Amino acid sequence: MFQGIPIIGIVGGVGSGKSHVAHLFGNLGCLVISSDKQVTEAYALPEVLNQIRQRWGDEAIGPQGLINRKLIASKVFNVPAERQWLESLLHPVVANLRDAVMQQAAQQSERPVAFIWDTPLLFEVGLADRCDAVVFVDTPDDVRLDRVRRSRGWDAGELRRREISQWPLDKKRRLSHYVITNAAETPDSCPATKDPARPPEVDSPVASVDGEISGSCELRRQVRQVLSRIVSDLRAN
Ligand SMILES: CC(C)(COP(=O)(O)OP(=O)(O)OC[C@H]1O[C@@H](n2cnc3c(N)ncnc32)[C@H](O)[C@@H]1O)[C@@H](O)C(=O)NCCC(=O)NCCS
Ligand SMILES: Nc1ncnc2c1ncn2[C@@H]1O[C@H](COP(=O)(O)OP(=O)(O)OP(=O)(O)O)[C@@H](O)[C@H]1O
Repeated sequence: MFQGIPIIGIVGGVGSGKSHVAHLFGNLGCLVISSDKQVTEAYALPEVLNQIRQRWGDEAIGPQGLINRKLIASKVFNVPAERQWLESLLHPVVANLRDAVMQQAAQQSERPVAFIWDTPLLFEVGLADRCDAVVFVDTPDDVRLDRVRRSRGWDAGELRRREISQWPLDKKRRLSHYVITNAAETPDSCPATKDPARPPEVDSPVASVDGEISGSCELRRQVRQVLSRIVSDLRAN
């Protein structure tokens, strides 16, 4: 909890659809905090850019002061010591940004239903302990590869290099409290019923709702059900 607001962590494989699922939680009145986006914010800070330049030279920073993501990815996903150095530079900055966003949201008159931490390294960096619930987004390997091929132009090697820098998926799944299946290959095509700002009450308790796969309406149903369950469990305790 952060000032009485639940924290829900989203984990899963690279390209599993964590951000997509997080967005659906956002439609239900939650506030999504994306670590990948906050990393991008950190890269706008001169002190961060200076350190990057000192370590990897001018070619790591483009003419407009934007980092060269491809070059940095090739360094950090091939040499663990380079990755650890970058993480030790960025993660404290991201932690401050995250806390500032939560602090501000908690002071608003309309407080979020929950904070959604869309944080790929949630377990690896010890943030799962701060979550009231962790949700694993389960997506078959071939679907994930297909998605990152299409959306980011990655090949299987790029996906694999990132994955071996993370905890194994079966371990993350085992340590999570809920599983949401996001295997559909279709884009969001749910009929235009607006999600309510608050999650509906759910009568039957379901600890895991994986299994059924029938497009994005099914995905929304799972998200709504998981959120209702988390909120009602926290109220009961
Ligand atoms: C290396 C960088 C420049 C590559 O940028 P790129 O645009 O190619 O990827 P992007 O940032 O969108 O990340 C995509 C995915 O890669 C994986 N990934 C990113 N960083 C890491 C990491 N340090 N360890 C393992 N996987 C990672 C995650 O699954 C992430 O969702 C960038 O990922 C980065 O700065 N990473 C270090 C910061 C970090 O640890 N980020 C993870 C979230 S806190
Ligand atoms: N159910 C779905 N149907 C179709 N496309 C999807 C679905 N879920 C995710 N995608 C697409 O797959 C791509 C990867 O999804 P997303 O960025 O949410 O994954 P991620 O798990 O957050 O990735 P990363 O680990 O890199 O942060 C995106 O282009 C997204 O729009």
